[in-house]
Amino acid sequence: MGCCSLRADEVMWRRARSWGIWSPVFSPCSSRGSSSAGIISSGAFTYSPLSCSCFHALHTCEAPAWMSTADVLVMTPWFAPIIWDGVFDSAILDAQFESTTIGLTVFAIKKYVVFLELFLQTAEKHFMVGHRVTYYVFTDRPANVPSVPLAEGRQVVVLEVRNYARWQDVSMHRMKTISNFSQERFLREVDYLVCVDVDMKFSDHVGVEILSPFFGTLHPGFYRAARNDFTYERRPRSQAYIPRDEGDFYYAGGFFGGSVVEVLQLTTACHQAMVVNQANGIEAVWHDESHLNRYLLYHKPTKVLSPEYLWDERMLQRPPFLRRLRYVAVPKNHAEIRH
Ligand SMILES: CC(=O)N[C@H]1[C@@H](OP(=O)(O)OP(=O)(O)OC[C@H]2O[C@@H](n3ccc(=O)[nH]c3=O)[C@H](O)[C@@H]2O)O[C@H](CO)[C@H](O)[C@@H]1O
Ligand SMILES: [Mn+2]
Repeated sequence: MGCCSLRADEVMWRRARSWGIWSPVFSPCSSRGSSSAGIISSGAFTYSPLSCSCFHALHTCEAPAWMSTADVLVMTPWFAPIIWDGVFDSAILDAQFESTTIGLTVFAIKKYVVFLELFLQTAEKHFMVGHRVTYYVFTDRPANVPSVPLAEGRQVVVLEVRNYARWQDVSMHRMKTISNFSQERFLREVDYLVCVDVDMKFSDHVGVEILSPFFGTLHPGFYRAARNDFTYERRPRSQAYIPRDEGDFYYAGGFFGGSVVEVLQLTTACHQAMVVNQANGIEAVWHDESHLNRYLLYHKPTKVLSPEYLWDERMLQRPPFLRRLRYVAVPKNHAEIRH
């Protein structure tokens, strides 16, 4: 790798030793064509490890021992922070968000109620500890919602909703339900909404560092992938369509959020797009996740969560730079649980 002129499409991020935090630097080194070797590649933007020899004057070459092979992207090209372990100080943030109330929406329809107990128990251990939290549990089986001991300032609100025969419809209708309830009560009751899958458990700290007007999470299966390999909806007649030459990241359907107003706009737009698709007899390849990805492309998030916040230990090998696994998939038998 030789030194060359600075390229705006090759942004590198290094730990600035003197500040003890992650800072962005532009790399004067080119490593074109290595998008899949980089820690994160996002289409036009390629991020990859760089040669230290180019950086002796900046004192930023030395990667911490835990990042022996590579660095990670800590800011998007539109200057939204990407949240990894080490980029935030919980003590400062906890004080800033002291009077904040957070709503956590989760759907447990039909057999998925079995996930609720572990979900709630682990959320009590790791999710927004010390803050005011309302769990909004949407279910068609209210009698099956387990009673889990809650810390002070936290409550479970059970909201009865209808089910659908197909799991895809259950998943997609979450957008409509969150939109409706945002208008009806979330706007009045909480400051932020965090919207997640239920077939998961919290296994490490998930705190106010995730809060921002509008945030999405890098899908753990695609954070290293080239844009062309993202599983966006590729059919132009679908409302979730993303052309091949567009796209920043591939975001996961199972973890997004923001202020109630932003989540209301997102969920309303995604639901409307799904209604149009249905009228046209087309269903996006990854359902609500496809629509979420399109929305996030044209409404850039103000914060992006790293795959620390959404991981699947059975599907993926954990890379060394992933120091914490904060919210992880609970193994499930798809055929059994969805029918
Ligand atoms: C971790 C992650 O990014 N997951 C996304 C992924 O699917 P997954 O394979 O993780 O989908 P899934 O089976 O978890 O279904 C999504 C969610 O819908 C709810 N549910 C589903 C079926 C049911 O019978 N009862 C029920 O309550 C439940 O909250 C579940 O977590 O892609 C889906 C669309 O294809 C959604 O975008 C998911 O958010
Ligand atoms: Mn899931």
